[in-house]
Amino acid sequence: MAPKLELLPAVDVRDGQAVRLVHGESGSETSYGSPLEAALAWQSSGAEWLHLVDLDAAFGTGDNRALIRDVTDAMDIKVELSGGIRDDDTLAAALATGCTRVNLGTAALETPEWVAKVIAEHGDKIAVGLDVRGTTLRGRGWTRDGGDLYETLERLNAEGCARYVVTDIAKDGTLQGPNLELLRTVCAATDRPVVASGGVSSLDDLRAIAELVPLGVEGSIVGKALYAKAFTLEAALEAVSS
Ligand SMILES: O=C(O)c1ccccc1N[C@@H]1O[C@H](COP(=O)(O)O)[C@@H](O)[C@H]1O
Repeated sequence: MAPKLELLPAVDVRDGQAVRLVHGESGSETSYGSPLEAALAWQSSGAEWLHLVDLDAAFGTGDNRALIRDVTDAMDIKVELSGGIRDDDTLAAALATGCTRVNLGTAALETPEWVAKVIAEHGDKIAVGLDVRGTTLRGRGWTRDGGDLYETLERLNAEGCARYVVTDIAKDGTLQGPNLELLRTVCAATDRPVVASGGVSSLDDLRAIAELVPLGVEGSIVGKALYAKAFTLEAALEAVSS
């Protein structure tokens, strides 16, 4: 039996609230209330992972560090933490939450030597978020170009990066379906597991991503669709369970 697709319900935090953005654009927020309540709800619904993002840290508009800590403390499940993890201090603070792994975005584009160092030090506790428009990577809250996806992927593969979280920014927060072709081409360019992000709108979308497990897709982040109640997390977990 093919291994199941992992699902990572998302809690993105901006100004103390759980929010969803459209295309990751600052100012496009829809608020969904308490991040802790959202995370506890996903955990109660059977999630094995939580994808937790400090959007203020990613945008450079402050941080939600204390709240992020409260959420990670309350979780019995695995937590993938991202947003603003760009140097030794922010990485130490992120890892000190007890999260299972962190995603590095901007740092992989702007400080590749540091990223190579922390990959060597921390192994699979480090994933790199490849946030792309077309095949151009974006950093600093997805506001700045950061180089070519496939050149960066080749470099990170050589440095031993354990895992990639691939977001199609054009799809993110739109409920327009995932970019399956992007996932296929990234999987063809690496032997590391890939977590899909962006665009999931239906259980059929999740089933389509699950078809890519044999190619190297390990999981899928689910955000807007859950908050918009397009389906329940229980139904999503059932849909990808075999
Ligand atoms: O998740 C989002 O919607 C998002 C939107 C805009 C910027 C970042 C976003 N999320 C995640 O944040 C990290 C990148 O943060 P940094 O560049 O390392 O500070 C990455 O995992 C994004 O997917």
